[in-house]
Amino acid sequence: MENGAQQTPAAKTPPSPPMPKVGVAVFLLKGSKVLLGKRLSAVGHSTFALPGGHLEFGESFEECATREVKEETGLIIDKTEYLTVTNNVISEKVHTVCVFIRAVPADVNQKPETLEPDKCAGWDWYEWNNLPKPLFGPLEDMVQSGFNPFPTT
Ligand SMILES: Nc1nc2c([nH]c(=O)n2[C@H]2C[C@H](O)[C@@H](COP(=O)(O)OP(=O)(O)OP(=O)(O)O)O2)c(=O)[nH]1
Repeated sequence: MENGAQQTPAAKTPPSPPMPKVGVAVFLLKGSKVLLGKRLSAVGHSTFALPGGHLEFGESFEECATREVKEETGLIIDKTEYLTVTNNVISEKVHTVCVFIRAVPADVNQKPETLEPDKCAGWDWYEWNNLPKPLFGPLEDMVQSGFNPFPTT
Protein backbone atom coordinates (compact mmCIF):
# COMPACT_ATOMS: atom_id res chain seq x y z
CA MET A 1 0.00 0.00 0.00
CA GLU A 2 1.34 3.48 -0.88
CA ASN A 3 2.17 5.93 1.88
CA GLY A 4 -0.86 7.94 2.91
CA ALA A 5 -3.38 5.65 1.22
CA GLN A 6 -6.53 5.01 3.25
CA GLN A 7 -7.02 1.46 4.38
CA THR A 8 -10.53 0.13 3.84
CA PRO A 9 -12.10 -0.47 7.26
CA ALA A 10 -12.48 -4.16 8.02
CA ALA A 11 -16.04 -5.41 7.54
CA LYS A 12 -17.74 -5.60 10.94
CA THR A 13 -19.94 -8.61 10.21
CA PRO A 14 -18.52 -11.92 8.98
CA PRO A 15 -20.16 -13.56 5.96
CA SER A 16 -23.35 -15.40 6.89
CA PRO A 17 -23.06 -19.17 7.09
CA PRO A 18 -25.04 -21.11 4.47
CA MET A 19 -28.64 -21.69 5.50
CA PRO A 20 -31.13 -24.38 4.47
CA LYS A 21 -33.68 -23.22 1.88
CA VAL A 22 -37.35 -24.12 1.70
CA GLY A 23 -38.37 -26.05 -1.40
CA VAL A 24 -41.89 -26.90 -2.51
CA ALA A 25 -42.40 -29.88 -4.84
CA VAL A 26 -45.70 -30.96 -6.34
CA PHE A 27 -47.07 -34.45 -6.87
CA LEU A 28 -49.34 -33.50 -9.76
CA LEU A 29 -51.60 -36.53 -10.19
CA LYS A 30 -53.67 -37.62 -13.18
CA GLY A 31 -55.39 -40.98 -12.66
CA SER A 32 -52.58 -43.33 -11.60
CA LYS A 33 -49.91 -41.11 -13.17
CA VAL A 34 -47.61 -38.41 -11.84
CA LEU A 35 -45.94 -35.54 -13.74
CA LEU A 36 -42.14 -35.75 -13.85
CA GLY A 37 -39.43 -33.97 -15.80
CA LYS A 38 -35.74 -34.65 -16.38
CA ARG A 39 -33.71 -32.02 -14.51
CA LEU A 40 -31.06 -29.98 -16.27
CA SER A 41 -30.06 -27.92 -13.19
CA ALA A 42 -26.69 -28.74 -11.62
CA VAL A 43 -28.47 -30.18 -8.57
CA GLY A 44 -29.74 -33.60 -9.64
CA HIS A 45 -28.79 -33.20 -13.31
CA SER A 46 -30.41 -35.84 -15.58
CA THR A 47 -32.66 -37.20 -12.84
CA PHE A 48 -36.47 -37.25 -12.95
CA ALA A 49 -38.15 -34.91 -10.49
CA LEU A 50 -41.44 -33.29 -9.64
CA PRO A 51 -42.16 -29.70 -10.65
CA GLY A 52 -41.26 -27.29 -7.88
CA GLY A 53 -38.93 -24.60 -6.64
CA HIS A 54 -38.12 -22.37 -3.73
CA LEU A 55 -40.61 -20.66 -1.45
CA GLU A 56 -40.62 -16.89 -1.96
CA PHE A 57 -40.96 -14.41 0.87
CA GLY A 58 -44.60 -14.10 2.03
CA GLU A 59 -45.89 -17.07 -0.01
CA SER A 60 -48.03 -19.93 1.27
CA PHE A 61 -46.97 -23.46 0.29
CA GLU A 62 -50.03 -23.73 -1.97
CA GLU A 63 -49.27 -20.39 -3.67
CA CYS A 64 -45.69 -21.50 -4.30
CA ALA A 65 -46.88 -24.85 -5.70
CA THR A 66 -49.35 -23.11 -8.03
CA ARG A 67 -46.76 -20.56 -9.19
CA GLU A 68 -43.95 -23.06 -9.79
CA VAL A 69 -46.12 -25.52 -11.74
CA LYS A 70 -47.48 -22.66 -13.90
CA GLU A 71 -43.98 -21.21 -14.50
CA GLU A 72 -42.45 -24.58 -15.38
CA THR A 73 -45.27 -26.37 -17.27
CA GLY A 74 -48.05 -23.85 -18.00
CA LEU A 75 -50.50 -26.10 -16.15
CA ILE A 76 -53.05 -24.68 -13.74
CA ILE A 77 -53.41 -26.84 -10.66
CA ASP A 78 -56.40 -27.53 -8.47
CA LYS A 79 -57.16 -29.24 -5.13
CA THR A 80 -53.76 -28.45 -3.59
CA GLU A 81 -53.16 -30.38 -0.36
CA TYR A 82 -50.17 -30.58 1.97
CA LEU A 83 -48.68 -34.09 2.07
CA THR A 84 -45.41 -34.15 3.97
CA VAL A 85 -42.05 -32.48 4.55
CA THR A 86 -38.55 -33.92 4.21
CA ASN A 87 -35.11 -32.69 5.23
CA ASN A 88 -32.66 -33.10 2.35
CA VAL A 89 -28.93 -32.55 2.70
CA ILE A 90 -28.27 -32.96 -1.01
CA SER A 91 -24.61 -31.88 -1.13
CA GLU A 92 -22.07 -29.86 0.86
CA LYS A 93 -23.71 -26.68 -0.46
CA VAL A 94 -27.35 -27.67 -0.90
CA HIS A 95 -29.62 -28.29 2.07
CA THR A 96 -33.35 -28.05 1.39
CA VAL A 97 -36.32 -28.56 3.63
CA CYS A 98 -38.85 -29.66 1.04
CA VAL A 99 -42.60 -29.40 1.44
CA PHE A 100 -44.57 -31.81 -0.75
CA ILE A 101 -47.97 -30.80 -2.07
CA ARG A 102 -50.46 -32.97 -3.90
CA ALA A 103 -52.61 -31.47 -6.68
CA VAL A 104 -54.51 -32.32 -9.85
CA PRO A 105 -54.55 -30.43 -13.16
CA ALA A 106 -57.55 -28.10 -13.46
CA ASP A 107 -57.93 -29.27 -17.08
CA VAL A 108 -56.94 -32.92 -17.56
CA ASN A 109 -56.64 -32.41 -21.32
CA GLN A 110 -54.11 -29.57 -21.08
CA LYS A 111 -50.63 -30.68 -22.15
CA PRO A 112 -47.58 -29.71 -20.05
CA GLU A 113 -45.16 -27.38 -21.85
CA THR A 114 -41.42 -27.12 -21.28
CA LEU A 115 -41.36 -23.45 -20.29
CA GLU A 116 -37.92 -23.48 -18.60
CA PRO A 117 -35.82 -25.48 -21.07
CA ASP A 118 -32.61 -24.57 -19.24
CA LYS A 119 -33.94 -26.37 -16.13
CA CYS A 120 -35.98 -29.27 -17.51
CA ALA A 121 -35.65 -31.43 -20.65
CA GLY A 122 -39.42 -32.02 -20.80
CA TRP A 123 -42.45 -33.08 -18.81
CA ASP A 124 -44.48 -36.26 -19.08
CA TRP A 125 -46.98 -38.35 -17.14
CA TYR A 126 -45.59 -41.58 -15.64
CA GLU A 127 -47.37 -44.52 -14.03
CA TRP A 128 -46.62 -44.51 -10.29
CA ASN A 129 -45.80 -48.23 -10.42
CA ASN A 130 -43.45 -47.77 -13.41
CA LEU A 131 -41.44 -44.63 -12.64
CA PRO A 132 -38.52 -43.59 -14.85
CA LYS A 133 -34.92 -43.90 -13.64
CA PRO A 134 -32.93 -42.36 -12.16
CA LEU A 135 -35.21 -40.39 -9.87
CA PHE A 136 -33.98 -37.21 -8.15
CA GLY A 137 -32.37 -38.32 -4.86
CA PRO A 138 -34.98 -36.94 -2.42
CA LEU A 139 -37.80 -38.43 -4.54
CA GLU A 140 -36.00 -41.79 -4.79
CA ASP A 141 -35.67 -41.81 -0.97
CA MET A 142 -39.42 -41.23 -0.61
CA VAL A 143 -40.28 -44.00 -3.07
CA GLN A 144 -37.86 -46.39 -1.33
CA SER A 145 -39.49 -45.60 2.02
CA GLY A 146 -42.87 -46.70 0.61
CA PHE A 147 -44.36 -43.21 0.33
CA ASN A 148 -47.44 -43.02 -1.88
CA PRO A 149 -48.87 -39.62 -2.90
CA PHE A 150 -52.28 -40.91 -4.03
CA PRO A 151 -55.39 -40.45 -1.89
CA THR A 152 -56.31 -43.65 -0.04
CA THR A 153 -60.06 -43.45 -0.69
N1 LIG B 1 -38.37 -29.45 -8.17
C1 LIG B 1 -38.19 -30.38 -7.22
N2 LIG B 1 -37.58 -30.02 -6.08
C2 LIG B 1 -37.41 -30.96 -5.15
C3 LIG B 1 -37.85 -32.28 -5.31
N3 LIG B 1 -37.52 -32.98 -4.20
C4 LIG B 1 -36.89 -32.14 -3.37
O1 LIG B 1 -36.43 -32.41 -2.26
N4 LIG B 1 -36.82 -30.90 -3.94
C5 LIG B 1 -36.16 -29.76 -3.30
C6 LIG B 1 -34.69 -29.74 -3.69
C7 LIG B 1 -34.63 -28.63 -4.71
O2 LIG B 1 -33.35 -28.06 -4.77
C8 LIG B 1 -35.66 -27.67 -4.14
C9 LIG B 1 -36.17 -26.64 -5.06
O3 LIG B 1 -36.43 -27.12 -6.32
P1 LIG B 1 -35.54 -26.76 -7.64
O4 LIG B 1 -34.12 -27.07 -7.43
O5 LIG B 1 -36.28 -27.43 -8.75
O6 LIG B 1 -35.70 -25.23 -7.70
P2 LIG B 1 -35.47 -24.14 -8.83
O7 LIG B 1 -34.03 -24.03 -9.14
O8 LIG B 1 -36.41 -24.38 -9.95
O9 LIG B 1 -35.99 -22.99 -7.92
P3 LIG B 1 -36.19 -21.45 -7.99
O10 LIG B 1 -34.98 -20.95 -7.27
O11 LIG B 1 -36.29 -21.13 -9.45
O12 LIG B 1 -37.43 -21.24 -7.22
O13 LIG B 1 -36.72 -28.53 -3.68
C10 LIG B 1 -38.49 -32.64 -6.53
O14 LIG B 1 -38.90 -33.78 -6.78
N5 LIG B 1 -38.63 -31.65 -7.45
